[in-house]
Amino acid sequence: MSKSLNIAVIGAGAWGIGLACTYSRIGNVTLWSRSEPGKLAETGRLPRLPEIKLPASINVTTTLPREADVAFLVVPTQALRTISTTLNDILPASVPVIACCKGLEKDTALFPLEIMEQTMPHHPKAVLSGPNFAIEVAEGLPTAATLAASSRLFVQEAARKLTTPNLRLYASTDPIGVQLAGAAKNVIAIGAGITIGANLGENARAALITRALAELGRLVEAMGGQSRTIYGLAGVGDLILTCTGAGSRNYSLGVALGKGNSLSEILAQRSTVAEGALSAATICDLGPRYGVETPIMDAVYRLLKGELTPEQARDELLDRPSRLE
Ligand SMILES: NC(=O)C1=CN([C@@H]2O[C@H](COP(=O)(O)OP(=O)(O)OC[C@H]3O[C@@H](n4cnc5c(N)ncnc54)[C@H](O)[C@@H]3O)[C@@H](O)[C@H]2O)C=CC1
Ligand SMILES: O=C(CO)COP(=O)(O)O
Repeated sequence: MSKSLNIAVIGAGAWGIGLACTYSRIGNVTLWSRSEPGKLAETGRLPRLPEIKLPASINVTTTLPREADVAFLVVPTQALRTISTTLNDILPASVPVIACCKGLEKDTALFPLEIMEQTMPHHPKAVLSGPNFAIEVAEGLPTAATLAASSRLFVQEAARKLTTPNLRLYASTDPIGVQLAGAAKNVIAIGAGITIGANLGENARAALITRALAELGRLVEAMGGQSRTIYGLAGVGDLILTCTGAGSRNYSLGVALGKGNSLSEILAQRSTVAEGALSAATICDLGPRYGVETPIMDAVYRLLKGELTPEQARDELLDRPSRLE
């Protein structure tokens, strides 16, 4: 691919920085930051990923771009509607837009692509999801992810063009499965963290991950997605990473909850997003709506609300009726 590809990355959080770094290897990157980029000129670093010295070729700006060959939207899910509405007014409709957040909008229960169907109706669009810690992508370590859109032709071409030397993209035509997996794995990772924080053991964590995967597969099918998506990068891949990786904010939030801290105490000490804490209520509404039992995600949500202790959740889950695996 020629280096003349102009790539806009909207959002200078950890994941925006990670994507900007990898895309600077195949294109000219403009990275939009909502606030003035701090001491960037002196240090070459941005506050959300201070370990990373930004390649000098990346243009960091607080002005939203008016043109690009592709734009990655990398803000938290709850901020996507506002920013994509603004972008729709200034970015030509021919520019493909890629949603990079993982979660559901709280008020509407919509996935990122569904939000953008409303706010950027005429742009070609896809969603990016997978086992992708921002810092590793920024460091150039090998990574793979799924790019999903309903149009096979579009997504295959986009995955080919947007693969970088360290970020290999696989195309999928199941945006529902990919987005549900991306949203749910954050909640499940909180549950995995709780089992470790509360000293329930590694057996318990492995059982939780595996049974949550089954829960997720049933929900994906009920929602019109493909259960095999759950066994791909956006599903089991991201679950493995976030349920075991200490670098996960959702997992570490779970560990702190398991140790007995309340959600409000934990959130008061953090400035970055843990999407699972924001999406849990909305995800747990999906089960009853689609007629699928989601006992593990429900237990995590009740723990987040302070309605259950880890021990009570353990007892409830172990006490469920016996069934075929
Ligand atoms: N950090 C990671 O390793 C990965 C994160 N993600 C997903 O990417 C999304 C963003 O995560 P991070 O970049 O890690 O979060 P972050 O907390 O590091 O940064 C979020 C960025 O969005 C900006 N922002 C927040 N509210 C905004 C608003 N109302 N309008 C405009 N900008 C706003 C913030 O200023 C900040 O720059 C999340 O959905 C997360 O699940 C996905 C893959 C990897
Ligand atoms: O989505 C991620 C890795 O794929 C990042 O996980 P956390 O948001 O839990 O840090």
